[in-house]
Amino acid sequence: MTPRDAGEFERALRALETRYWHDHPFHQRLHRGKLDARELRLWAANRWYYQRCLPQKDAAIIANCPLPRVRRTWLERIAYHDGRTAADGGAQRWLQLAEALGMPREEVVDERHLLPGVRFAVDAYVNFARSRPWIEGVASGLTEMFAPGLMRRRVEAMREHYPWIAESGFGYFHNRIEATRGEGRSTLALVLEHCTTRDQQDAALAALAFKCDVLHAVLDAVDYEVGKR
Ligand SMILES: O=C(O)c1cc(C(=O)O)c2c(n1)C(=O)C(=O)c1cc(C(=O)O)[nH]c1-2
Repeated sequence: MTPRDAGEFERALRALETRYWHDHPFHQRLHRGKLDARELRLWAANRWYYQRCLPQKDAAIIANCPLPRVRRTWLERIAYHDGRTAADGGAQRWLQLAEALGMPREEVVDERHLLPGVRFAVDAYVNFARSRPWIEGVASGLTEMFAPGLMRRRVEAMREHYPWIAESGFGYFHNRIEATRGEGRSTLALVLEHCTTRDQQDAALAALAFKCDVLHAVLDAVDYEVGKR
């Protein structure tokens, strides 16, 4: 089959937003102020596993990519999450959020609250990046095109409904919203540049759909656990 032109391909990628996790029932309850502190802590402790695996996912993309230009820019993502020192970076900011929710960082870091479904879903994301061509790993990260609106809505809703959360807890999202603006654009540009055959475009679309499934599976597991308690 003939490849889609760039505009058509971009529209097909963006159309997958309907499969994104913004309206997952757990997010809906989070945004409506329906969660109690214990449920928010469980969410933060489990999202931690996603946050901490992201640099390994990004390292796998770099390991599979033969292009120095791409590896050089992608390396920034690892530094973003891991920090330039042990005291900064996205992972540390996530731990500050967990602390603002009342979850001691030791309990997050030792993963005692990590649910099996979350582990399986996040591990599947890392394994996808390890085993698939690098550009498919890149395409799976395109959920970031959809993330800024969701994160803004989340911060607003959390400020409104959970006023007990200290402002220091929101640093993660403020920082991430800024970072995602640039990253989302450059990720899309890479995918448009390197997926030029119909098969490559189909694989990129499948990668993005897979990633939406990973995110849903994470929240399904948290939601199920909350419902049991
Ligand atoms: O809070 C969110 O809703 C959300 C979503 C996503 C996403 O869509 O994958 C990411 C993040 N946050 C995030 O903070 C983050 O660092 C991140 C990295 C990636 C990725 O796939 O490389 N996605 C996301």
